[in-house]
Amino acid sequence: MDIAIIGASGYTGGDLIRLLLTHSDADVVAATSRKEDGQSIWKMHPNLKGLCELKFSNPGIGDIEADFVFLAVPHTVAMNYAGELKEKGIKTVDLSADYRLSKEIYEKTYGVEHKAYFEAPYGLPEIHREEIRKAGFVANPGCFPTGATLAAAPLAEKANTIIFDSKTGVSGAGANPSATNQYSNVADSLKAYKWTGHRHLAEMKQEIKGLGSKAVCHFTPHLLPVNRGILTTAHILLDEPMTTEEVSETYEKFYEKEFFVRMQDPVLASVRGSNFCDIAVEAENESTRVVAVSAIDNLVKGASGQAIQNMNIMCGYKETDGLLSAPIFP
Ligand SMILES: NC(=O)C1=CN([C@@H]2O[C@H](COP(=O)(O)OP(=O)(O)OC[C@H]3O[C@@H](n4cnc5c(N)ncnc54)[C@H](OP(=O)(O)O)[C@@H]3O)[C@@H](O)[C@H]2O)C=CC1
Ligand SMILES: CC(=O)N[C@@H](CCC(=O)OP(=O)(O)O)C(=O)O
Repeated sequence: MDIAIIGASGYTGGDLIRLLLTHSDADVVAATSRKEDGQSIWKMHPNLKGLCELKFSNPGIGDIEADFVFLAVPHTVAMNYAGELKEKGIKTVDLSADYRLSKEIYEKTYGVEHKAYFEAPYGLPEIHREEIRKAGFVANPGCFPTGATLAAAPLAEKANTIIFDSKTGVSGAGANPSATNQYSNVADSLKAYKWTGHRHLAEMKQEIKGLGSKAVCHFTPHLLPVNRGILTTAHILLDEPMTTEEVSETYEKFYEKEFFVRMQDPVLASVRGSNFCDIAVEAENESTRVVAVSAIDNLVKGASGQAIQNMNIMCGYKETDGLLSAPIFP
């Protein structure tokens, strides 16, 4: 199957190419970039030198010939491509935020008009696998909402309040130089940002509500001086207290068939480079608080790996195809 990656010079584009090298039937035939048109892939992704001979190109949307497309461009840009890809019947996963929310909530959250809106399944396979299977276009979830939703989903129906506290690696801000990813602003430090108003809260609310929950959700992200990874601590306030044993059993059962969710001590170093989400849970004594912690690699389960997982489901491949490289530890 021929694959085109639109926006391949960025971090998620690079990880799509890296992961697809091990896919049994996916050949990346086009990797687009405006700035790097004509340059070898390894100029932007030096880890791929010797492994991928492709050069960046900059075709018009009408000239893209592929069986499957990944949109790895910023939000508000993806919507310029989505309509035509859908019309042409080219299966697509959009890594941006453009199709994750309802039109009304998207426009309110992002403060822009959506020029090409249509509904698309939310590409979190552990929750929406059957909708994804039937879809031609899937909206890949945000990195924070992936770790947060997976951490809280098994208890969502029993919760009245969920507070998500996440620590993210710097690659979440993309490859373009900015104040967020400048070394001297990040190294040897830790800071909270967008304390109450991060745009990903809208996705968390949508997904938790979709699980039949009445819980009020809150979210604060923190910027951690590491390249990859998101550790999310979910403080889940229940209507009735549960023991750690009961909570653990609930999670084990909820995820028993999910290869990419592992119940073990969540540590960024044990998921790095992989599509795994590691989760552990503990109930507080004499309280209704349960603490669920998840760890993902923001560029893999939080973006490119999950996008390939969705492609595999949409196209009938084994869900793990291209996603079985073990995490890099330590
Ligand atoms: N980084 C992360 O952890 C995650 C990112 N995402 C989302 O995935 C998408 C890609 O993210 P990431 O790879 O980090 O971003 P980068 O900033 O690293 O890369 C963005 C890519 O989009 C291209 N691009 C930018 N503007 C335009 C434009 N106007 N027209 C065409 N191409 C454009 C750039 O190419 P060039 O400038 O060379 O043309 C580049 O290849 C974004 O929507 C992001 O929000 C989702 C989950 C996690
Ligand atoms: C460190 C950092 O800046 N992280 C980004 C993560 C955004 C992201 O990648 O999510 P989308 O897919 O919705 O764009 C942020 O907090 O906005």
